[in-house]
This record gives sequence, C-alpha cells and structure tokens, in this order.
Amino acid sequence: MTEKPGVVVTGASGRMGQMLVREVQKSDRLKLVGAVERSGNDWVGRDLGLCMGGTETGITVTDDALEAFARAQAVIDFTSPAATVGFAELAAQARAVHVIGTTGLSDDDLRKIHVAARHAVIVRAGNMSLGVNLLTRITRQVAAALDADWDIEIIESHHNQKVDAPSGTALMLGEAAAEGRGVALSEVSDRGRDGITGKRERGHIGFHAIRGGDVVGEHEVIFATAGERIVLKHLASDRTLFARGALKAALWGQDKAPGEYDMLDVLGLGD
Ligand SMILES: NC(=O)c1ccc[n+]([C@@H]2O[C@H](COP(=O)([O-])OP(=O)(O)OC[C@H]3O[C@@H](n4cnc5c(N)ncnc54)[C@H](O)[C@@H]3O)[C@@H](O)[C@H]2O)c1
Ligand SMILES: O=C(O)C1=N[C@H](C(=O)O)CCC1
Repeated sequence: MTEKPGVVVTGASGRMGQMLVREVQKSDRLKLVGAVERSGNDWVGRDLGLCMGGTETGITVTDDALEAFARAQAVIDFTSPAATVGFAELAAQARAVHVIGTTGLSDDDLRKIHVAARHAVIVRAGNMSLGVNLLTRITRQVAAALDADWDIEIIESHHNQKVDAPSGTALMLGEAAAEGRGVALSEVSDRGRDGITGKRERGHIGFHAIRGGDVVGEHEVIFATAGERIVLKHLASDRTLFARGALKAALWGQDKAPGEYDMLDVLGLGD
C-alpha cells in the first residue's frame, strides 16, 4: 500500500484549524504530520492532542512552518491574509500542495500567491462547500439569463468573530454574477450603502454584511425587478463541510501540475 499523503494544518488552534485537525485524524486517506501556530500562541511547544483536550498525539505544535512543511505533502491553511501569503512561499519551497481557505486577501496578496503557484499546486476558495460552489454556477446562469432591469444584491451573515467583509463566499457569488452579466465586478460593486447614497445604479451589484452570534455562514443572492424577485440562498450550519472540502482538495492536488486551482476544479464543476 502507498503511504498516505502527510498534512500540516496551520492555525491549528483556530475555529477552522481544530475542525481540520479532527477531520484529518479521522481520515483513512490522509495522515496528520504537523500543526503550526503563530509565535506567541499558547499552543506552541505543546502536544496538539493535549491542547485540544484529548490524548497525546506525538505532534508538537510549532511556529516553524518551513520545518513542518518539509515533512508534508499538503498544507491546509485557514489563517489570516498575512500568514497565508508567507505560507504560500514556504509550501512552494517544500513542494507541498497548499490548500487556502483564508479570506480577506488583497489584490497584492493574490499576486504573491499567483507567483508561488509557479512552483506548487495551490487550491484556493473562499468557500470549500459543494453547495456554495454549485450556487456560484447557478448564480452565473441566472445572471446571464436576466438583463440589468434585474438588480442583484448579495447578503451574507456570519458570527461576531469574523474579521473580513464582504465574506469570501459573497465575493465568489458576486464574481459569478458579474461573469454571467459579462462585466467586471470591480466596475459595478457597491459595498454597504450608508447616508444619502443617491438612487441605486442600474447594473450594480450590492453587498451587505450581517455579523452576530455564532452564525456559521449564510448567503443570499437576490435578483429583483418590478413586481418579482428571485432569491437564491445557501445556509451552512456546520463547519465540518468546509473542512471536508479542504481535505478533498488536498488529495485532489497530489497529482496535479503546479498552478492555481479552485474548488470548481476539485469538484468537477469547472467550465
Ligand atoms: N474557505 C472556506 O470554506 C472557509 C470556511 C471558514 C473560514 N474561512 C476563513 O478561514 C480563516 C480562519 O477562520 P477561523 O474562523 O478559523 O479564524 P480563527 O481566528 O478562529 O483562526 C485563525 C487561526 O490562525 C492563526 N494564525 C494567525 N496568524 C498565524 C501565523 N502567522 N501562523 C500560524 N497561525 C496563525 C491564529 O492564531 C488562529 O488560531 C478566515 O479567513 C475565514 O474567513 C474560510
Ligand atoms: O467563518 C468564516 O469566517 C467563514 N468564512 C468564509 C467566507 O468568508 O465566506 C466561508 C464561510 C465561513
């Protein structure tokens, strides 16, 4: 039997990090070989299993990402934009598949990730769930079928600890709607109206963010015209769906050529 690909989880103590650790430990196709946290985090230098309130795993949480990545075939990374940009370079040096779930990346961050993908497989998506990725396809199709008499608005809701807005998922849905309309999202995006904004611009795509409690993630794409509305909606109630998508991406990437990929590639929903 061939060896299972080894996985390092970055941001191991985070909401998604802990979920990812559990899912890799449960997997019969991947093996957990490392856990990375930022310098100064309480978990660094301690056994991962004990930190998570369970039994010893023999994996010591480290802040030395390159040393950990060198032992891995995949890095699963749901952290912060600054951390992810650094990890992209290190994962490329280690020739490990880099699965990026981090959102809130700037254009400059994306350029750096693009450079790293010359030497490594990078799979990045603002949402790793099958349902949301399918919804991007449906959104594109509906937007292509309707003209600009239909106003497009995207509403997203998340827990009160989320630090970026609009969510990565809302931006994926916005990109899909813009693509269906044949326009660039950057030209038509309206984010969070406030004050005397003037009337809604025809053809624009609006974004609105709700933050509260422990909402895992909810997204609505509204197509509104005189007398009728179409509302497409996705509700996530459990973070394991994002983690499972990330594991699928880590396995899928093992035999791919260096380059940038997304979950549509992984799920076979691409063009
Ligand atoms: N793509 C998806 O499907 C999806 C799903 C859920 C969350 N996310 C995104 O994942 C990211 C993390 O979300 P979360 O809710 O787990 O946040 P979180 O704050 O709970 O966890 C982030 C973790 O990253 C760690 N971290 C930060 N900088 C680091 C560094 N330099 N080195 C190592 N670790 C570092 C933090 O210490 C923390 O433990 C966010 O950008 C979120 O939007 C994406
Ligand atoms: O909890 C988060 O943070 C989430 N982030 C992603 C996003 O920005 O869309 C996916 C949903 C959960």
